[in-house]
Parts: sequence; C-alpha cells; structure tokens
Amino acid sequence: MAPSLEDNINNKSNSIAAAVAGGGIIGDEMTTRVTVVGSGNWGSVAAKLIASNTLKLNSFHDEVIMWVFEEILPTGEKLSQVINRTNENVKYLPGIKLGKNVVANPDLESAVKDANLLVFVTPHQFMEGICKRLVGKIRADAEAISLIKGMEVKREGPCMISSLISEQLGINCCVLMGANIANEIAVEKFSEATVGYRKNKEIADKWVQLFNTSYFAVTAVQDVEGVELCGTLKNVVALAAGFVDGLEMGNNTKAAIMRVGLREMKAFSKLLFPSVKDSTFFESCGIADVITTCLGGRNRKCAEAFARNGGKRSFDELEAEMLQGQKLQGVSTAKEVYEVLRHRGWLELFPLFSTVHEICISRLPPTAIVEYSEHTPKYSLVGGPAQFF
Ligand SMILES: NC(=O)c1ccc[n+]([C@@H]2O[C@H](COP(=O)([O-])OP(=O)(O)OC[C@H]3O[C@@H](n4cnc5c(N)ncnc54)[C@H](O)[C@@H]3O)[C@@H](O)[C@H]2O)c1
Ligand SMILES: O=P(O)(O)OC[C@H](O)CO
Repeated sequence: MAPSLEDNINNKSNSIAAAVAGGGIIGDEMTTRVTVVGSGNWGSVAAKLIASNTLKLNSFHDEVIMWVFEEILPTGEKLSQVINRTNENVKYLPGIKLGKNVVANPDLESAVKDANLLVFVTPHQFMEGICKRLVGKIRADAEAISLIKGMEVKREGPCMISSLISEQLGINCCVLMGANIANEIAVEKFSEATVGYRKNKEIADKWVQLFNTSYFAVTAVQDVEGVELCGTLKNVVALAAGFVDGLEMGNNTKAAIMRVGLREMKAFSKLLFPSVKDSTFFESCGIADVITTCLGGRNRKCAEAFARNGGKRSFDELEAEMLQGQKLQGVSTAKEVYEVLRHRGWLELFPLFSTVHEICISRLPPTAIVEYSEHTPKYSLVGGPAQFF
C-alpha cells in the first residue's frame, strides 16, 4: 500500500531525529526551500508533485510555498485564503488536494525571499513584469527552473523565458517541458517530462529528484534551448491541429500537421540556436508533446472552436468563455514567431507557422491551413524549405 501523507511526515521526521541524534547536521536551516511562482492549472499540479517529494526527501524543507496572483472569487473570498483553508485550488484545479505542505502566499516578495529553488510556472506574458518585481528580492545563490511554454520578442531578437529569468535575476535557469496535460498528471496518470540544463548536471539531477514520481518520469538533457523551443513552438502546431479538427478534416490531415509542425519546430530551433540537438525532438518535450497537445490541449480546443465559427469569434472571446481564467499561449507565440520570421526574411521557409498566425489575425480563413496554391506556395503544407533542416 502507498504510504499516506502522515506516514511520509513521520518517516521524514524520524530520519531527521535519527540524523541529529547520531551527530548528523540535518537541521531546518540546512534544507533546501522551494517556492513555486505561479498557481494556475499546471502551477498547482507542479506544486502538488513537488510537495509529495519534499515530504519524502530529507534534503528538502517540507513546506512548499506557492505564489498566488490574488483574485476575489464569486463567493467574495480571496483565492489564496480558500487554497489554504481547503488545500485545493478551487479555481484552476478544482477537486484535487495539493498536499497539506503547500502554502499559498499572495505576497510575491515574501514568497520568494528564502527560496533556494524557484520554480517559475505562469503564463509567459506575465513573466517580464514578475521578473522586474523580483530584482534584488531573491537569494543570490538561488537556482531556477522554468515550466513556461512561450517566448518574448525584443528589439534585439527572440528571448526565451529562461533567458529572461537568468538575465533579469542573475541566476541560472533550467527548463522542464514535456507531454504534460496538467489535469491528467493531477489524477496521477503516467507522464514523462524533460529537464533541459546548460552545464551543471548536478543541478539538473536535483530538479529531476524534486519532480520525479512513480507517475511522472523525468529525464535530463543538456540542451536548454532545444527543450524550451519544443515546449514553446508546439503550441503553434496545436492551433493548426485545432483548425483541421474544426474543419472536420480527419486523422490523416492532423497527422500531416503534426509531421510538418515538428519539422518546422526543428528548423526554427536550429536556425536560432545551432547547438540544438536532433535527439531532443525525440524526448518527451518534442514528439510526445506535439502528439498530446494536438490531441488534448487547450490551444487545440480553442482553435477548433475558432475554425467551427469560420474565424468570426476572436481567440480572446473564446479563451474567456472556454477556459475561465486559464490562458492560451499559442496565439501570442504564433505572433512572436511570425515577427522573427518576417524580420529575418524566413516567412517562406515556414508555411505552417506563418499561416497559423495569419489565420489567428483573420488575414486568412481557417481553410488556408491546408490549401495549396502555385502562386502562394507559402500557404501550402507541401514543401517549404524547412524540410532541409
Ligand atoms: N495547463 C497545462 O496543462 C500545462 C502543461 C504544461 C505546461 N503549461 C505551461 O505552464 C505555464 C502556466 O500555465 P498554467 O496552466 O499553470 O496557467 P493557466 O493557464 O491556468 O493561467 C492562469 C494563471 O495566470 C494567473 N494570472 C492571471 N493574470 C495574471 C497576471 N496579471 N499576473 C500574473 N499571473 C496572472 C492566474 O492567477 C492563474 O494562476 C504556461 O506557459 C503553459 O503553457 C501548462
Ligand atoms: O493545454 P495546452 O494547449 O496549453 O497544452 C498543455 C501542455 O503544454 C501539454 O503538454
């Protein structure tokens, strides 16, 4: 039988007591403290995963702090207070107990100040503002990991979210991506995930230890950019899959979208970062995330509704109605990718990526996703020089 929460707490305090009695120095101040910055659908599941491990592992402090972007619920109560009273994120992950050692904190500065490990998991559009608020407020020796699938485009060019965190906060930042639909992991269905790290394998192993469970199998690869770009770009492919679902085009068409999408993901990643490894596309963050996201993700679902409505209802409207506060990442990512492609003169190399954005902004109808024209070959799935990468 799996150990209960109480068993884990008792086992852990017994081993700490034994270590102290035996002259070991496992004291409260010696343990690693974890803060999760974000408390949406995936943020809440990440906190649950981590909290189950901090209870079991002596090197971690039991308590996991989860920063909550405060909201007032329809009942008039504060979300953070309800999470702490019920141990559930009633808005973003209803029905799932997070673990009694997850503590919601709406004060960003106090949530991060003692953390040795910072787990960033908010929608990507909020990260620039969050980083600005965190400058000078975190431990200088903190390590970070980003679970965020998205990027920013600045005047100097594209900036991955892990780089934004590293550059603004002056800390190392790994990434964790994968075929990870949060609601499935919340009910402990088996998934895999990929940690991307830059140089330090020891810190990558620490992250694997923090996230790995019997139902969440984590592998580390030395390719931050490759892993993060897979997680980011698959959301554009998911929109294309949703369009063909909305057009009722069937499985063969959707498989074609996945194949061409993966090819463009690889080409785009390698053009931006030649160090990106081919093997990364065969990890959970690559092919597996393309498949799960094109079958069951939120981007796919909203894009299907968009195409069914002939593009007449905007993504903002559909997101608000269908996701109730959760956020799509694909529409803004498609725009950001398009800006990079246009700026670098690569639009014709990436027919799928560029067409998705043009459909999202209603410059093209949803049917353009599979149309072939001799005159405008960039709107075709067939060909596209991205195949040569
Ligand atoms: N949900 C999933 O299945 C899943 C799985 C893997 C990765 N991800 C990625 O994780 C990241 C976070 O996704 P999520 O599902 O946890 O979030 P979500 O889609 O549930 O987003 C809602 C969150 O955004 C917060 N928020 C709203 N306005 C804000 C503001 N102005 N500033 C800061 N926060 C604000 C809300 O409080 C809430 O916590 C995304 O990049 C997503 O692509 C999600
Ligand atoms: O629901 P989506 O479309 O944001 O995708 C969720 C995860 O990224 C799938 O791995």
